[in-house]
Amino acid sequence: MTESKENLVLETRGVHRTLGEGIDKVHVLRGIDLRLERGKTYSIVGPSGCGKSTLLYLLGLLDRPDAGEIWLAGQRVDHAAEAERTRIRGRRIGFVFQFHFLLSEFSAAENLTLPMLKHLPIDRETALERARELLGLVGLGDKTARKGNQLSGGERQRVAVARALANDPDLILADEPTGNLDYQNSKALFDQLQALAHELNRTILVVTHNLDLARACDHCFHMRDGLFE
Ligand SMILES: Nc1ncnc2c1ncn2[C@@H]1O[C@H](COP(=O)(O)OP(=O)(O)OP(=O)(O)O)[C@@H](O)[C@H]1O
Repeated sequence: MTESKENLVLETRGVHRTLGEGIDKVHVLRGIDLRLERGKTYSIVGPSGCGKSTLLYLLGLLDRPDAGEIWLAGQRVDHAAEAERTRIRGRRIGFVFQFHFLLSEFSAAENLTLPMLKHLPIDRETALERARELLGLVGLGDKTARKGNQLSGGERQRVAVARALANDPDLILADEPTGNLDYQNSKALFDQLQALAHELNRTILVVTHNLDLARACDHCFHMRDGLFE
């Protein structure tokens, strides 16, 4: 893969992570080197238990490595103070999980404006306008006022994708984003993620067991026993 330093959004160097105590102790990640470029889509596949979610947690600044370095957009983030990590997480990383975690008592648009108002210097009107625009991008322009429980599973996942884009993050991390959807909805959601990454020049890293979807990314990493093959 050709890459330049300016295009590098995320880099890890020799990342290790051990979890558990005593006889349950597992050396989960054994020296992960990863380089992700702006505007590209990446997937990680590998057998259950090989360390995919553990890595995603570290990259999402929800956990810290025992050794190694993590750099996001040129800034070393694994060593940063917790308050700074929270700020970076809210501002520069978007998450899409298997279960959408939308706030069902709020409308689709409000589910997007809440993180914007928390992390961006933006007023309510502008946030709402941006929310409607993003929901339009994922094909939900006519359902912005619907509450979470008035949307289908596929629609909720699309709101989750729009929400992940809300703060214009450098990196979007997705853990089995299509895991609870049927084939048609999975494919549609995945195609949308791909198109958005390319159109908006955003980087997406997806962990999935769906090999068809994984192979559709610009690059697919194969993980085994805490290392890339
Ligand atoms: N808190 C913990 N304490 C001890 N071991 C843990 C802990 N969390 C995870 N593990 C172990 O770490 C290993 C990696 O787990 P991880 O969830 O990263 O795997 P995964 O590749 O995402 O698996 P899956 O595809 O099933 O989601 C597994 O062997 C798991 O049992």
